[in-house]
Amino acid sequence: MAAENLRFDGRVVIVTGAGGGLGRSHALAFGARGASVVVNDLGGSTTGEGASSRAADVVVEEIRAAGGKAVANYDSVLDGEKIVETAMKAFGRVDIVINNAGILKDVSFARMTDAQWDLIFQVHVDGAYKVLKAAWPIFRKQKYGRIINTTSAAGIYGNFGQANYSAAKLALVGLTQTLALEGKKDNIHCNVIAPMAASRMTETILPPDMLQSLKPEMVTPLVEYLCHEDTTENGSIFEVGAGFVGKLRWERTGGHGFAIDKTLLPEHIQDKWAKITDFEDGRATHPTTTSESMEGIMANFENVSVDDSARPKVVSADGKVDVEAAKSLSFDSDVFEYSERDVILYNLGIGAKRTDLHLVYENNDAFGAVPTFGVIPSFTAMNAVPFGEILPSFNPMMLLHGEQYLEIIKPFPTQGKLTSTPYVVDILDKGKGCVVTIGVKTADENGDDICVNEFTMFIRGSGNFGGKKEGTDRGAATAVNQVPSRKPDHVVQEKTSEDQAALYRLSGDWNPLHIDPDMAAVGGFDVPILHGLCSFGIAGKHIFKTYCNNDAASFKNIKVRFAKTVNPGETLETSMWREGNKVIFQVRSVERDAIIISNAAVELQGEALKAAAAAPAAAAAPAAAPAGAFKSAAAFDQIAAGITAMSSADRQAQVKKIKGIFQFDITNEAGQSTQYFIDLKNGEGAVGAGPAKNKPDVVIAVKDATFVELASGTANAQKLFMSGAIKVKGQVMLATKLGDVLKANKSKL
Ligand SMILES: CCCCCCC[C@@H](O)CC(=O)SCCNC(=O)CCNC(=O)[C@H](O)C(C)(C)COP(=O)(O)OP(=O)(O)OC[C@H]1O[C@@H](n2cnc3c(N)ncnc32)[C@H](O)[C@@H]1OP(=O)(O)O
Repeated sequence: MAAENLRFDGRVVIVTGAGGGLGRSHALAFGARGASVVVNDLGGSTTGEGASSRAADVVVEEIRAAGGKAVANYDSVLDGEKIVETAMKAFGRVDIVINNAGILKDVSFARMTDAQWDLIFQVHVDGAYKVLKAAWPIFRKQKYGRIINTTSAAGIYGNFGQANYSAAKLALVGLTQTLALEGKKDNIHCNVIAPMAASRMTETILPPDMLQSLKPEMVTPLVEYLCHEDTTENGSIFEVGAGFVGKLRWERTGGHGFAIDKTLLPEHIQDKWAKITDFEDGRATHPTTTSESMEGIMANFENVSVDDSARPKVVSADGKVDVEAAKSLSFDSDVFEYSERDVILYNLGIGAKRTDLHLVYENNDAFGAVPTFGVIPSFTAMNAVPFGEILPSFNPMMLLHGEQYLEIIKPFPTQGKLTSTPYVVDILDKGKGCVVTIGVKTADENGDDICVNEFTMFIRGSGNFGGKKEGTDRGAATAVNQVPSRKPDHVVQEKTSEDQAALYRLSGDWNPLHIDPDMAAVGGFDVPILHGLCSFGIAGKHIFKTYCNNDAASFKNIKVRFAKTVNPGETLETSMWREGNKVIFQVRSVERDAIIISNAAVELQGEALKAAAAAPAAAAAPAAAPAGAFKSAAAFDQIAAGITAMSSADRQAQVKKIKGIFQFDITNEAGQSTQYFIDLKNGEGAVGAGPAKNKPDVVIAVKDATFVELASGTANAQKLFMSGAIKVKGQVMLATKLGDVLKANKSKL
C-alpha cells in the first residue's frame, strides 16, 4: 500500500454535481486528504428536472463526519459565480475546480428538439465556463489553480442518441486545451477526463454487475493526482474507469501535399485517398499544438508544381512526345515497409517450396529473399508516374511488361522500410507499340541506395507517334545477352502452379490482367496471364541456387526481356550459360516449346564469381579423360543436361519419336563388366542388365553395382566418370535417333 502523501491541506476545492456518483466520490476523497470542499449540487434529476438541497447536504455531512471541512452549495452551475462566492465566503480562497455536473437528454438526432440541444450545452459547456470564469481571476492572482473538466467517450468517439451530449462533451476538450495554454504561465493546469463509472447517468444503461466494477472510487484517484500541486501534467485527455487509466492523443497520417498552384479537384483527393488515410506507412505524427498541426500545411506552401505553362509539356497536341521533358519530371517517392512475412510471401510467389527453409522459414540461419525481391519495393513507386500524361495514348490493359533490369547495391534485409523514387528513363516508338522505361531508385532507412530498377513497359497499339525507335546504351540494363551456340551449362525445370499468379499478386502487383478473366479478355488473352516479374523471380531463383549458392551478395544485377506471355501452370525451363562474370540465360515454356524470357543475364560478383572462375568453364578445351570415359566433363554434362532437362511429359513426347536404346558396357573397379542400357522404346524408360519395365529412364551410371541417377546426381556421376572410377568399356550406342538434344551431342561422345 502506497503511503498517502499526496495531501491537499490548505487547498479549497469546488466539485460541481457532487451530490452523488463521481462528484461525491471526488468530494469525499479531497475532504479526506485535507482539502476544504465546496459540495455543489442543485439536487435535480439526471435529466435536469427539480432541485433539492439534500444531496449536497448529505455529502457535506459525510465529509465532516470523517473529520474534514465542507460546505454545501445548491446553485446551478450556470450561476458559477455564486458557487465560487460560496468558497470565498467559507474558506477565503479557491484552488481547484472540478467541473463534474452534467445531465443527459438522450434522443436520436432526428427527434432532438432545440430545447434538448440547448439545455445540454448550457449545463455542460456554459456551466463549466461560468464556474471557471469566476475562479480564473482568483487563480491568476494567486498564481495557482488546478482544473479538471469532465468529457466522455461519447464526445470523443460519438454515441448513438447523444448528439447534444457528444458535442458538448467534446467542447470541454477544446476548452481544457486552451485554458491549459493560457493558464500555464500562472501555474494554472487544466486536464480533462473521460470517465467510465457507475453513476446516476449510467445506471440506466449498464448491467448491475458491470456497474459494480465501475465504482467512482476507481476514477477519483486520477483526479486527485492531476490536481496535486506537484503534478505538472497540463492540457491532457485521459480515459479512466474500472481501474484503467490511459492518456489519449491525436494522430495524423503523413497525408499528401497537393501542388498549391494547381486547381485541386475531388478526383485528385480520390487518387491519393489511400495515402491520405494511411496511418501505417511510417509517416504518421502526433501533433500536440496548433503549430505542430500547421507544420504539414506550412510545408506545403512551397509545394509549387509545374503548372501548365511552367511544367514541361511531354505530349504535344499532335501526339508528339518530348522525351527530354519527360525525363525532367520528378515524382513522389513511395515508402515500402516490409517484414519477414512479406519476404516469405514473395519467395512462395516465385515457387519456393516448404523444404526451401532458407526462403520460407524466418528462423533458418540463411533466411532471406531471393535477390529478385528487389523489384517489389519499387513497384508501387511507379503509381506516381502519370502514364496518361507522358505517353501519346495509354490503356493499362494493353500494357505488357517488356523488360526488367535490377541492380542490387546492398543485399536486402529481411525486414525494413525503403523509399523508392521513380523517374522516366526513355520513351520509344516501336511502331506496334510504345515502349516506356521507368527507373526507380530505392534507398534504405539511412538514405543509402539499396537497388536500382528499370521497368520497361510495352504498350501495344500505342506506337507510330513519330518518336525515336532506339534507346540509349545503358550497359547491363540494355545488354542484348545472346545465348551461346553451345549447349547450356545448366538447365533447371520448374512447373508453375495454376494458382501462381493468384499468389504472386499478393506481393504488390494487383494488375487485374493476372487474376480477372474479364480483364484478361480486354487485354486479348484467353486466361489471366502470369506476371512477368513472377517468371523473372523463378528464373532468378534458379540462377541464385545454381551459381550463387543462395548467397545474395553474389548477385549483382539481372536483366531480362519478356518475350512471350506465360499462363499459370506451365513448366518453365531455365537454361544457363556462364560467360565470364555473366550467366546468360533464357527461359522456355516447355509445354509450348516457346522462349518466354530472352536476352537475359545475371552478373555475378564476390564468392560466386570466384567459384565460377575456379570451376572448369563449359566452353574450355576438353580435359584429358581417362581411357574409356567420356572425352570431357562438358560432353558428359551436356548429355546429362539434355536428358534431365526434359520433363517427364516432354520425354514421353520425345521418345515416341525416337525409340532409341542407349547401351553401355561398364566395368567397375573390381573389373567386373556389365552391360547396361536405357531403353527409350515405346515411351517408357527401362534400366538394368536386361529389359525391364517401369524403372527410371535416366539412370546411366553405376559404381559397384550402385546406380547413380542423373536426374539427381549429375555432378556425382560426372565425378565418377572423370576420376576413372567407372570405365566405359564400349561406347554409348544410339540404336536409332534420340531426339534433338541427344542427337546433337552424339558427335561429342
Ligand atoms: C502501371 C505500373 C507499371 C506496371 C508494370 C508491370 C505490370 C504487369 O502487371 C504486367 C505484366 O506482368 S505483363 C506479363 C509479362 N509480359 C509479357 O508477357 C510480355 C511478353 N512479350 C510479348 O508478348 C511481346 O514481346 C510483345 C507483345 C511485348 C512484343 O512482341 P511483338 O509485338 O511481336 O514485337 P516484335 O515484332 O518482336 O518487336 C517489335 C519491336 O519491339 C521490341 N520489343 C519486342 N519485345 C519487347 C519487349 N518484351 N520489351 C521491349 N521491347 C520489345 C523489339 O526489339 C522490336 O524493336 P525494333 O523494331 O527496334 O527491333
